[in-house]
Amino acid sequence: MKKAFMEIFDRIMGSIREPIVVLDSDLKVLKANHSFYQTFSVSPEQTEGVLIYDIGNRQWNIPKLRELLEDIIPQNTRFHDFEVEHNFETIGPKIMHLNASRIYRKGKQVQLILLAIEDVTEREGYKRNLEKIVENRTAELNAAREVAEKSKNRAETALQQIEKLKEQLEAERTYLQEEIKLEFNHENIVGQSNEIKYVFYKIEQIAGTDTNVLILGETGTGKELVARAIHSLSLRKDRALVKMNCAALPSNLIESELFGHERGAFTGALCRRLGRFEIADGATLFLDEIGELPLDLQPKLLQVVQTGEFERLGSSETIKADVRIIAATNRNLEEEVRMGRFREDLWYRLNIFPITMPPLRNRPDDIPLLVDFYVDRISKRMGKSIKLIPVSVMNALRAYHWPGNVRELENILERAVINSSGPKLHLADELKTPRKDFIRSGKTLAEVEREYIVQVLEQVQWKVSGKNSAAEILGLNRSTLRARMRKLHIRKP
Ligand SMILES: Nc1ncnc2c1ncn2[C@@H]1O[C@H](COP(=O)(O)OP(=O)(O)OP(=O)(O)O)[C@@H](O)[C@H]1O
Repeated sequence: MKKAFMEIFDRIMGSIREPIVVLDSDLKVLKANHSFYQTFSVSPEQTEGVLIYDIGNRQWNIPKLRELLEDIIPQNTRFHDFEVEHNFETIGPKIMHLNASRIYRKGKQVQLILLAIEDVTEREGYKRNLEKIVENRTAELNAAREVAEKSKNRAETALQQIEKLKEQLEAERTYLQEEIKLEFNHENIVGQSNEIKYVFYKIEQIAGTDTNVLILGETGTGKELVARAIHSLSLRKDRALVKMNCAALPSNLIESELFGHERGAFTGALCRRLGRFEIADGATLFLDEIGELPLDLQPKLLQVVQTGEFERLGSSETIKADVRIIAATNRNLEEEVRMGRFREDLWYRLNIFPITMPPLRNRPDDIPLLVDFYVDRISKRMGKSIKLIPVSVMNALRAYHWPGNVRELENILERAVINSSGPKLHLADELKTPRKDFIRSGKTLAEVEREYIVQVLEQVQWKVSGKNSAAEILGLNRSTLRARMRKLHIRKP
């Protein structure tokens, strides 16, 4: 019976395609099947009666197998799919799924362990290979996505920069068109007196640098002309000289003109608008009548002068602009600082390189040159031919004290050309020299200026602007005259 049973048992074992070993309670091999011997290249002699770990020259001394047989199986009757990976000396690396079961022999205290071994090396290898491929592809995809994301960001930044540049160019173009409307002439500065030669020298000294310049001098002495000369001799000459007259607008409008505004920043701000600082990025900003800049705006200007940074109205985003500032004023800024009307720190920042324009009365030798230059230009424009400037006319022009300086000379010559029907220049105005007592009156410049403006206003029945107005006689533009009237407390009685 026993023999017959063993034969049947052997046959069953032999017919199973998976390698199988039967172990006794000491973990020695009782039986193994053909598939086991074949798969693991061992013979029955090397296997039967041998401790499983010692099979094939201790090739089966595998820590994971020990774990299964010594820790897991004593606690469980069976355990399936216990994965063991091992590099066999004879057959190389194998991945095995072990299915172990404990078998009791009825009535006796003997127990057997049946160990079925599934060789999953190929399948697992394939699966792992696939997993590796998926992993690699995922990594490649992530890397590609990152690159795409980066180039998308780069493209977006480039686009933003292009947009910004476009906006700046458009604002600059609009600004230039306004400038063209002003029919600004770019003629040279006329003069050969030592005073004007010194101005030329200073222009040449500073033009090529990025230093801020402060141009001082009475009205009409050519401060703007000098600002334009500095800009056109500088490295920034290919861009526009952007101009802002600080006396021309009320405080809140100056702020938005200088720094720009966002849409909806204030009532009437229907769209975003770039300020003069942004338009002048990389160029020069000419701040005319800087002495009129309201006190509340001076800290903001100081901030840009110091850091090149500012914010548009209605925005907290800081904008950086590389702007060279040329400021001009006909006020005595030092006096304004003393009176608390101009910030000292701003004055220091602007006053790094001052250029003072000499008044025309201090350089009478330039008058004949200027007269020739303007008579020629005005008569050409009017289609007249004026060949002769009588000595008496020239003497009168040289003797006059020119409170409105070159601008006044220009206006007087224009009226003279209109007034002249032949080749001889006839003055239309009577050039009154100031009374001596007036000079010795001990009055301040502001008082004299006030009296003169009031006198002219009375003469034209308080007509501030337009034809035959005080602005025309004084050679000032109307906003400058209005600003000056405000400053000097001049009101129509
Ligand atoms: N040296 C000069 N040669 C030729 N033209 C001059 C000279 N100086 C001034 N002018 C002319 O006089 C006019 C006034 O000059 P400009 O506007 O530069 O003076 P300003 O000092 O800036 O005046 P304001 O203080 O009123 O702004 C302009 O038409 C300018 O062309």
